[in-house]
Amino acid sequence: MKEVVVKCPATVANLVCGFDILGMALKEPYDIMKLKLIDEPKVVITNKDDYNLPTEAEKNVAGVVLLSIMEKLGGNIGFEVEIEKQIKPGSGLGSSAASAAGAAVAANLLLDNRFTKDELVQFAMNGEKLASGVKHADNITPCITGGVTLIRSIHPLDIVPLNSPSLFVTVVHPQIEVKTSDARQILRKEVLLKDAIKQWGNIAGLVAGFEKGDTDLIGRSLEDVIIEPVRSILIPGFDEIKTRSKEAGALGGGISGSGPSIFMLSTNEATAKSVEAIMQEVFQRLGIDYKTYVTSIAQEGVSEISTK
Ligand SMILES: Nc1ncnc2c1ncn2[C@@H]1O[C@H](COP(=O)(O)OP(=O)(O)OP(=O)(O)O)[C@@H](O)[C@H]1O
Ligand SMILES: N[C@@H](CCO)C(=O)O
Repeated sequence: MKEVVVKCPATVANLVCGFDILGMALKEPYDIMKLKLIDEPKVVITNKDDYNLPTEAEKNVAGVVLLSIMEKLGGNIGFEVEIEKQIKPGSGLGSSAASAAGAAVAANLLLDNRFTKDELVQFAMNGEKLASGVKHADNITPCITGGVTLIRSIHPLDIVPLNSPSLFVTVVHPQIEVKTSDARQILRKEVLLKDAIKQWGNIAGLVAGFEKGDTDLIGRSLEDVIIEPVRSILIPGFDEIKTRSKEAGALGGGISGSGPSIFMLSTNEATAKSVEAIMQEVFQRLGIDYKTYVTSIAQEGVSEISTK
């Protein structure tokens, strides 16, 4: 096999209370990537969309991931990469992770699956370091494995796949860019013990809720007393959307990744669509362009579309 095309899903990191440790994959939107193995030690990137992302390997997350794989392997191998993005960079929907994870998984397919899932996560985290300044795996891991995942630790890497009940996910992506690196810089570096107690109660509740399939417990645990109060000020309409979505029957939700996208979980499609209507109404009123998705949790991560 010399060429592979893969589909790379969007992801929701943090899942409200689990900053840097929880994430889930979505069925929509997704990027498409084509990778070709070449016998020269270089990475050639072509963009097939209008986002104008850098084509220098060292400045594109896919390139950085592939360079780290080449460094590990040595020898005369390289890659030609085509990236077709649906997931807008700076959306909070794991755009950078889709390229990083997609590059790692596609390269592994071209290299006869010589790396483990954990090794792919390690390679892909180099891409997140470029995009956000920090290695974190809460987008990368669900993007590679699908489903809902807990990253108990990245040093050493300890990934815990969680059960995911069939829930509907409504997402609104206001068309403003919030860079993860900026959204991390505004966070306070210290946390009050009383807030930490609330937060770890919620994280434990959320994990237990997923494992037991207890949707009420999931809803009660979707609360973030540390990150959301700081970041939500960057997102117009956030409080109104959250309050009205819950009144309409959503379990709860919050900022997707570092924002500006907002996600809400619902147990049925009718509620998920009512939530979408609320999101549309709010952003229309605010005069801000937006895109909405009514989707669900993807059980599959980066997946092969075709090989040659
Ligand atoms: N292949 C790529 N895909 C997406 N972004 C890239 C890529 N290569 C470089 N970048 C840069 O990474 C930044 C986008 O990453 P960032 O983490 O800020 O957004 P995101 O991945 O949509 O958000 P989040 O991680 O919160 O879901 C932009 O500055 C963009 O130029
Ligand atoms: N956990 C990361 C996800 C965004 O990439 C953050 O919230 O900064």
